[in-house]
Amino acid sequence: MAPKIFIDGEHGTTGLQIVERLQNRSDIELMSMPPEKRRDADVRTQFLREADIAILCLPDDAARESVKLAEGAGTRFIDASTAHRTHPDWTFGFAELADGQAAKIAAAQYVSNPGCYSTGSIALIAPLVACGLLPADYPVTINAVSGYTGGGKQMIAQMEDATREDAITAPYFAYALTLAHKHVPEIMRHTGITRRPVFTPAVGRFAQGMLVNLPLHLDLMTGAPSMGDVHAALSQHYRGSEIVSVVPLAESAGLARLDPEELKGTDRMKLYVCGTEGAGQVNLVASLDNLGKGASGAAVQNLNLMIGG
Ligand SMILES: NC(=O)C1=CN([C@@H]2O[C@H](COP(=O)(O)OP(=O)(O)OC[C@H]3O[C@@H](n4cnc5c(N)ncnc54)[C@H](OP(=O)(O)O)[C@@H]3O)[C@@H](O)[C@H]2O)C=CC1
Ligand SMILES: CC(=O)N[C@@H](CCC(=O)OP(=O)(O)O)C(=O)O
Repeated sequence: MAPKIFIDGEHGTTGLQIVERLQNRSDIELMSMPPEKRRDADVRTQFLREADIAILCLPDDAARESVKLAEGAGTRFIDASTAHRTHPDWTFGFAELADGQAAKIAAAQYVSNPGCYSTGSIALIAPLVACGLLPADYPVTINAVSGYTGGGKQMIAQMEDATREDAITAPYFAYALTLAHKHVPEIMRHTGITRRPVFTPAVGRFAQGMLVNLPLHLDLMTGAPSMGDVHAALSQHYRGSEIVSVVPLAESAGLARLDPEELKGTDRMKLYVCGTEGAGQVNLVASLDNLGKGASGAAVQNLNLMIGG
């Protein structure tokens, strides 16, 4: 029998994009509730308990509530929110994190989807820590820009409707100025870095896409590697992946700029190794769609692993 899938929050930004990706599939039964019932706890309880897998596309508190509402029913979960990303009982839903991670996701009852910035950050940092090139206490900085859909329905309205009292008119803005962005804990936990990274995110006036920059001083890394060594370590880690690719050094060297919308509408992620060989520095850049590999695409990738599809 086809597994029953319920998307709690199916009418929100992330939920709608998951529905789009799943609606024509015949190997699953997609459950759906009328939009006017989306905040009705009784109806949600019934759907959550009947589903084989529930995908939570809700604010953190509502996601925690959904898990409680299904208690004892055996429902498996994929949570797109921040609520469970550092919870020890939840499997981190980043299949490319390490050998064996995809198998852990496939067998898990509780899977937490990474945040969008975290996906790019962890993709760059984790393999370098694991192979020993990046010391765990390296003073990491991460600078990123996201499309405005990353802020969900509210930010979309603020960016697109100039008549709102809380409209945002800036073409680009920096935020999380207190350096306390909610993705920092999951980045630390799932990369193994021990010094809290300085993370400076920003939003641009484009809907979907993201660049995550990780600038590094090569002489502060173990053995003072070359750019080529860093590229080789990332390429080795992601060999064979159809979703995450490491751009050849020669191709990156010929680029004058990177476009955050490059992978808009896809579920892929590209990693660039930029800089000038011999100059002692490297800038690693992850390019992804915040709603693709950064959210909805990753949720579907995890679902496929969990149903063995
Ligand atoms: N947008 C992105 O790029 C990413 C988002 N995420 C995470 O995914 C989750 C969803 O985000 P996003 O889709 O952007 O958010 P949206 O605000 O676009 O959608 C959230 C949906 O959840 C519904 N909802 C809110 N509170 C409740 C509640 N108490 N009970 C039932 N339904 C509720 C909302 O209904 P209503 O319309 O009534 O408000 C809305 O349909 C969040 O945790 C977010 O942090 C993760 C990665 C990337
Ligand atoms: C542009 C923007 O506002 N982005 C969101 C993060 C989007 C994301 O990854 O979602 P999670 O909330 O699930 O972690 C933010 O910075 O809070």
